[in-house]
Order: sequence, then C-alpha cells, then structure tokens
Amino acid sequence: MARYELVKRSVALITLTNPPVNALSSPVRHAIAKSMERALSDPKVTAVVICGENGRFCGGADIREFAGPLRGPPLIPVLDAIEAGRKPVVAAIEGVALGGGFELALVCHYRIAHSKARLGLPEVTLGILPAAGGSQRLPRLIGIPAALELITTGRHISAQEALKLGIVDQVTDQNACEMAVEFALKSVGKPLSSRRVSMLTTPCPPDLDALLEAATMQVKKKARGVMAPLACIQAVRAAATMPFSKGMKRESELMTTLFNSGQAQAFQYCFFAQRTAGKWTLPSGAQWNNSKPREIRSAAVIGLGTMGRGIVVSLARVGISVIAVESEKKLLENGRQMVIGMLERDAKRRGVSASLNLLKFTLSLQDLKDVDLVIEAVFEDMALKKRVFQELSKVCRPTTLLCTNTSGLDVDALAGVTNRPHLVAGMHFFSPAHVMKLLEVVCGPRSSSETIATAMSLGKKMGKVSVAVGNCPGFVGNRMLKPYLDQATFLLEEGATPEQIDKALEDFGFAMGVFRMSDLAGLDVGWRVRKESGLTGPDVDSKNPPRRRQGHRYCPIPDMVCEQGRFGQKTGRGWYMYDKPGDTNAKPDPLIQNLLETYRSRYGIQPRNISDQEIIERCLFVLANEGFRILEDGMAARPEDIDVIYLFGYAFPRHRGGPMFYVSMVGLERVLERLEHYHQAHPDVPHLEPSALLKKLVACGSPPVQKWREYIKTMHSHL
Ligand SMILES: CC/C=C/CC(=O)SCCNC(=O)CCNC(=O)[C@H](O)C(C)(C)COP(=O)(O)OP(=O)(O)OC[C@H]1O[C@@H](n2cnc3c(N)ncnc32)[C@H](O)[C@@H]1OP(=O)(O)O
Repeated sequence: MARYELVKRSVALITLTNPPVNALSSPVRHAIAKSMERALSDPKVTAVVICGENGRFCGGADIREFAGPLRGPPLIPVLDAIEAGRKPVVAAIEGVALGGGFELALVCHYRIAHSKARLGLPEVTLGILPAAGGSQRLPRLIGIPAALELITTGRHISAQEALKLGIVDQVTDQNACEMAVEFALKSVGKPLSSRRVSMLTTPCPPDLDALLEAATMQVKKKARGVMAPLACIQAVRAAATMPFSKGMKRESELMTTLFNSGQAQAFQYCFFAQRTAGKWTLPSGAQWNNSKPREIRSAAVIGLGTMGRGIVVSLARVGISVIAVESEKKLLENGRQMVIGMLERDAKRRGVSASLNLLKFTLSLQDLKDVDLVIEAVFEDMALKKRVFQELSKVCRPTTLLCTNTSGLDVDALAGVTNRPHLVAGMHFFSPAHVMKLLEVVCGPRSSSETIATAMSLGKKMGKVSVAVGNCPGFVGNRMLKPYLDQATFLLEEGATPEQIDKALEDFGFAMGVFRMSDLAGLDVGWRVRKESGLTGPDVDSKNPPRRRQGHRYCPIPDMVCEQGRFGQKTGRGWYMYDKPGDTNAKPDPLIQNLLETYRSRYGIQPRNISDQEIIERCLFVLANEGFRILEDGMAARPEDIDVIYLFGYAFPRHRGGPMFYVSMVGLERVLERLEHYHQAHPDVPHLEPSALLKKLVACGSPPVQKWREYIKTMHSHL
C-alpha cells in the first residue's frame, strides 16, 4: 500500500500504491506510518519524498471506510509525526491532492506540484469538514479569507493558483517526483521550524467577525439547511482564535456532529450514486464495460429553440463540429446569433477561444448526409418528429445515429419510422442544455448497445452526468414529476397557498418550491402537454371544469391560470406576480388568492389548515412511490439512477441524497404507512397507492437503498 525505496543514496521515497486514486485506506495509513518510522530512524536517510503511484498523489480518505467503525491507525497522529520529524519531507504532487491527501501534503515541509495537478479540500461536498488538521493548517498557511473560500466551497484549484496562494513552493512541467527528490536534497540541514505549518500564527484580519458573518450569510443562502459549510466556518474561526491544539479539538468536535447528522451519509451516497449511474446495463447483457462507443466527430442539431441552442453549444465546446438546422430563415438567423453569443460568453468565462469555426447553419436537411450523429430538438409534437425522422432516414448515411431530445414521447415510435431502429435512442437534455448537467439516455427496445454506449460516452464528453433510462412516457424524471405536481395542486384545492407549499419545500432544502420553479420554467409547457394527452382542451366546460378526468382526480386550477395568459416569469404573472415580464422576484398575488377562494367555494370545498409535514409527505412520498414503480417496471436499473436524475435534473437537495435515499432514511415502514393513510383519504388518486415494491421491501425488513436491487432482480428490465 506504500512502496519504500532509497534513492540518490539518502532520500527515502515513499510511494502510495492504492489504485485508482491512492486513497488513505487503513492499510495505506499503516504503511505511511511504518515507512516514516523507517525513514526517520535510518541514519542513511537525510530527507523524505512522498508521492503517489500512477501520477496521482492522493484522492483523500477512503470514503467507503466512513460507513463503518474506524479500523487501523487514525490519520492525525500519522500526519503529526511527519510534520514533527527532524528530516525534511517533500510532497511530490501529481494528479490530485484532495481532502486527506491535501492534508498529507500540508504536513510535509515542502510541496512541489506538477503544473497539471489539482488540489483542494472537497470535504464539504461530502457533508464533512477537513478534519485531519486541514481546517487549522490551511488558514495558518494562506490566511483566513482564502482558506475560508477554499474550505467552504470545496473548490479544486490548479497548481498555478496554489503557487500564487502560497500553498505549494514550486510548480514544474517535469516529473514532480524527480524534482522533489532534488529539492529534498537541497533542503537537508535547513531549519524546519518555520516549515511546520501548525506552528505558524494565523494571519488574522481586523474584521474577522464581519468576514465570518458574511461567509455565514453566503453559505446559508446558497445551501439551505446544509450543516457542513457552517461547521467549516466555525472550524476556521477556531484557527483564527485558538492555539493549534485547541483548534484541532474543535475541528474534531465539529466533525463528530457532522458525522452523526445524517447529512454526511446523504452526501457520500450521492458521490457513489453518481459513479454507479455511469455503469449502465441492458437486458441483452451489454453494459458499460463490454460495449464500445463510436467516436463522434460531427453532429447535427435540428431545431434552434432554447433546447437546440444549448445542445449546439454543449457539442461545439468539446470540439465536435455541428450543423444546426432550422426550418425558416428568420429562425435560423436568430438561432445563429444566439448560439454565437452563448459560445463567445462561455469561451470568455473559461479563458479559451470560442470554437465558432466548428459551426455551420443551414435550412436544408440534405446537408446532414455525412454527420456521425443527429440530435432532433424540434417542437414536442409526435407527428412533426416522425416526419423529421423519416426525412433523416432518407438523407443521412445508413450508419448515422439518430437521437431525439424529446422529454417524454415514445422513442421507439420514432425508431419505427426509420430504416435503422437499432441506431435510434433518446438523448433527453435538461434546460438550459449547456448548463444543466443531466442527460437521460433513453434506451428503446430496439436501440443497440453500441448506440447506447455512444450516447452515454458523448454525454460524458460534454461534461454531463448521463443516466440510462427505459422508454416510457416521461422516462424517469418527468414521469415522477407528474404525481409530485399533482399533489401540489391538490393541496391548493384543499386549502394551501402557493407560498405555503413553496416555503415548506424550500425549508426542506429545495432552492425553489414547485410553484416558483413552474413560473421559471413556463406554465404553458405543462398546459400543452395536458392538452395533447386529452386532459384539457376546447371541449372542457371552462365555467365548471370537472375535477375528475380520465377516471382520476384532476385539478383544473393550473389550466385556469394559463387561460388567463399567466405563463410565469416570462409574462410577468403566473402563480406569483412579478414587476415586469422576465423579472425573477416572485411576490404573492392577491388575484391567485382570489382565484383559489372562488374555486373552493364554487366546488364547496371547505379549506383546511395544512401542515408543512403533510406538504412534504404528500409531495415527496408520492414522488418516491412513482420511483418504486419505475424500478418495478424496469425503466431505471437502480435507485441510485433515480436519485442522480433528481439531484442533477431537478435540483433535489443533495443533503437529502435524492428521493429514494430520502425515503430510505425516513424509514420505508413509515413511508408505507403515510401513503396508505393518504390513499385512504384520497382513493381517487392512484399515485398515492403504495407500490408493490415498497410493500415488498418493507416486508423484507426495509433493507438499505444499496441493497434494493437484489429485490428488483426478478422483475422485467427495459434497460
Ligand atoms: C480524517 C481524515 C478525513 C479526510 C477527509 C477526506 O479526505 S474525504 C475525501 C476527500 N476526497 C475527495 O472528495 C475526492 C473524491 N474523488 C474525486 O473527486 C475523484 O474520484 C477524483 C479523485 C478527482 C478522480 O476522478 P476520476 O473522474 O478520475 O475518477 P472517479 O471519480 O470515477 O473515481 C474512480 C474510482 O475511485 C473511487 N474513488 C475516488 N475517490 C475515492 C475516495 N476518496 N475514496 C474511495 N473511493 C474513491 C470512485 O468511487 C471510483 O470507483 P469505481 O468503483 O471505479 O466507481
């Protein structure tokens, strides 16, 4: 787990050997401690270099070990012994030095980094804080403001920034390990006391309280209810106001609180869920590690609306040449200008040049005959999409992959009108497509493994978190959204207000409640979907709209809001009112209050007081209940996939881990009992009826979420 060698006759070279990221697992900590003892006691050794195998210094603590009791030597005494040693120790940082890996580098007396290395204390993103002295040493080394920013954001920094901040002593383009050995030889005999970071005095700014207060306000605004950034601030305060040993004690107390909070578990679950989601598998046995993706060099995007423009930008900025197609000259010109503006702004922000030369704009599908892949992003209308796919089938060479950005229509129906159904798949981006990280890759029953592998790999190349899902109406994300939105509007009928429901969801951790979010997205989108599915339309009696449609409870209030031309922020009116169209500051609107009161009295509904608990349970338990059905139906392979979709596509609060993890933490038995209760109260809402899988899991003793897959195995997979 660590190799020990003597190089240049007097330098002990300790190489961490724990692939893939040289995490500080128990055997690694043990090996570092033993190697250091050996180096310090060997009279031949005058200096030590610590590096990591395979060009990666160290990715930090082994996160998997957090789930169990501590085994092996704790990290802090191992690190303290390195810093206190009488021989100079140099960290040779290649690849990454993150978390405990960065803390290991901080106890070395010198740090040499390769120019491509990245450093950081990402603990906050795992719901914890740097608790092996990082929160106490970094402020001593670089001062409070810079340390506070790095620790509370968990941001990774480049070697160049680390040099500027005074974290590393030298940056090299050459072999960092060889440079560190040379450096170590030159350091022999130089005094070490000023190199021991724990012995430095923290440079304390005069406005410390104001600084910490401002940081507190900022993190509270950014991540509602998340404990870790607040604990980080308290730990940094300790570094500014306490001697090192007391600061370490404070750091440890804060870590214990975070570890016991449940939030840390949720964050750590998210870390692994994201990685699990990339490991897709199809019923044929094809999967991520046995299917070869095609290389995509050229692509076409059809439709330059909001989605299409974002997709063009996502492709072009990773070096793929893109032909963008529109149906009318004016739309094409407008799209061209928007795309160029977006690419230029994006390039400026990233400090690179905009890849405008990769773009071509056309009105003719004939220009697509040689592209490797097409993404259709036209209006959400099946007949129109079918026409486009028929045309593409004729125009494109037979090997071109044809993908659709539909947000819920039948991908297989589109495949069926082409001459290559195996090369058709869904690539469902989220709006705005160049910003949102999620990509649902929709596997139709006829999509080949190569097609899915290519769509997943293209998503990864574009920096997306890609999740393979089955082909059902709404796929995974939007299918689950429907019952969630339904519950929110049923609660309005029963007596709640949009503000009350939003506040309950925002207190839960969502950045925006369901109504504020709908105003942002545009209420007309859902209205159109409801019209297309026959739920509303000109035949409905608009004076007395029925509250039961297609055999189930239906809330006509969203349609009534749209009928008044209230489409959300873009029209300056929606569930809230805004000072002008396009404004984002939502204010409660008395007209909506009035509409709700009139509606309730027309239907004889006696409004009742609804608790925040009921809001959360009805909205979120029903969301997860649909997630269980999706697992039963084989439309998602694992609960982790569903959670990743909700984390990255619907801003589900990360400290809750995603809807499936959240209900597992609440306790499946309780969730089942509450759903049964609500279903009894609202028997005309089938989504409230507990799913068979939920019942099965409860009957099997409510296993942890990571084990649910074992109970789904027997069911049919559409992936
Ligand atoms: C008391 C001491 C406390 C210390 C606190 C800490 O140190 S907390 C840990 C801090 N470190 C991190 O948060 C780093 C987490 N890892 C990453 O950000 C990335 O993995 C990476 C190091 C930047 C590498 O990214 P890359 O994209 O190249 O690879 P993957 O992310 O796909 O990871 C490859 C596999 O390695 C597993 N893994 C990564 N880091 C850790 C870790 N710290 N502990 C355990 N396992 C880790 C990851 O899960 C992947 O595994 P697979 O089985 O292949 O999916």
